[in-house]
Amino acid sequence: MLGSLQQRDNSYITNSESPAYQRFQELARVAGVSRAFTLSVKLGLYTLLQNVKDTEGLPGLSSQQVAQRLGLQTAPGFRGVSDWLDVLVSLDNLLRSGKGTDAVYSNSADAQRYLCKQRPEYMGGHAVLYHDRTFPQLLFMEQSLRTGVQPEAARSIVAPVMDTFAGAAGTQGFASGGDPVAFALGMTGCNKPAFQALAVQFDWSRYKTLGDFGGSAGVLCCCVAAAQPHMVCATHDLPAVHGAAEQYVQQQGLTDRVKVLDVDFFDDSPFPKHDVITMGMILHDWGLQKKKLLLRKAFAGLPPGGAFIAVEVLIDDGRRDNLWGLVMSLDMLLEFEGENSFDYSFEEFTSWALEVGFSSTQLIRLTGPNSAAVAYK
Ligand SMILES: C[S@@+](CC[C@H](N)C(=O)[O-])C[C@H]1O[C@@H](n2cnc3c(N)ncnc32)[C@H](O)[C@@H]1O
Repeated sequence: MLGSLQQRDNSYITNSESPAYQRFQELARVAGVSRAFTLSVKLGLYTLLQNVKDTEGLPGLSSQQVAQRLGLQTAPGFRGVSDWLDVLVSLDNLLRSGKGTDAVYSNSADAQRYLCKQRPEYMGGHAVLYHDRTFPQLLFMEQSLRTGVQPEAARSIVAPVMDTFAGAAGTQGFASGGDPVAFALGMTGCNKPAFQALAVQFDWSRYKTLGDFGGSAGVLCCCVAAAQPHMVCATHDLPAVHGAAEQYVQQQGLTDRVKVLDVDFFDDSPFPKHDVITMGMILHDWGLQKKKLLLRKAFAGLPPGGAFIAVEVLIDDGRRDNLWGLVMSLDMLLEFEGENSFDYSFEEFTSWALEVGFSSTQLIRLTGPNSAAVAYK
């Protein structure tokens, strides 16, 4: 489960060789590792290191230089910044040559590829979202589980997600935790590989038009349009993310086949008609009644034979294997305060889809823990 975090050399463990002992220790400590990583992305460490050279002209910077450039503590004898950088070395995010004050840090190939802003494969927005929104919310897990709602204190440090979606919090001084564009970037980093897989694994040959609802920056539509040249797509979201979507679609060179449309999917108007309607990480945002409402609206917006596709971190039907789906469900409970949001299994999806009138369903495994639940009309 946490294999990538396991020490390569366990010989220092003298009091127990038990795998369970080590696993419990890892589980207790993993938040610190995650925090060190997400902070490194948020502060732009990898972006800083991508082109710089130290005083000797070698690629990389000393810990003192990193501290100066990122506005961290530079007092002589302060070890914190070196410790933080060495955590990132142990995670293979950074390379280090030399030791102590002579150490020089540079990006690993993976960090250079995925964690530098402006790189086409940048996926760090997700880590920033986790740093700014999810971590603070997780502090209140106990209260949320006791009372069923997030305490008032949580709202003072993280903008309510509804404000983020509507764009209101962006003007209230919250950092990226309340900025709809930052949120869209975070979602882009999170789900693009799953959308790319959907774009080739689903049989699009029978269809001509796609509408993605809650499409954020338009990533799903762009993935499908790029892989399926016959498809004409429209990404629908609230007006607050319109600009981010226009920009993304333009960057991908797909403005001729991906339209950006404003919609409130909970208002009284029916969904615009499409052969295929998709929702990426949307149904899990809401409680059961709203999930079913969205399924009903999607059903009404499809022709006979049309398909509705939910891309999610679906929980396995037995609710014991897909750890990330189960954790995501808790994240949603905290994030969508008051909505009773939850992630769900394919079995549950099928029962709701058949209830609203769909005739059959299909499960498509995508990348990592992500799947697509398909319902055919
Ligand atoms: C969890 S994000 C998913 C984004 C994207 N589908 C993805 O998977 O990367 C939820 C999206 O739903 C949008 N959204 C929330 N409420 C909405 C509403 N009432 N109408 C339309 N979009 C909405 C948000 O703006 C946000 O982009």
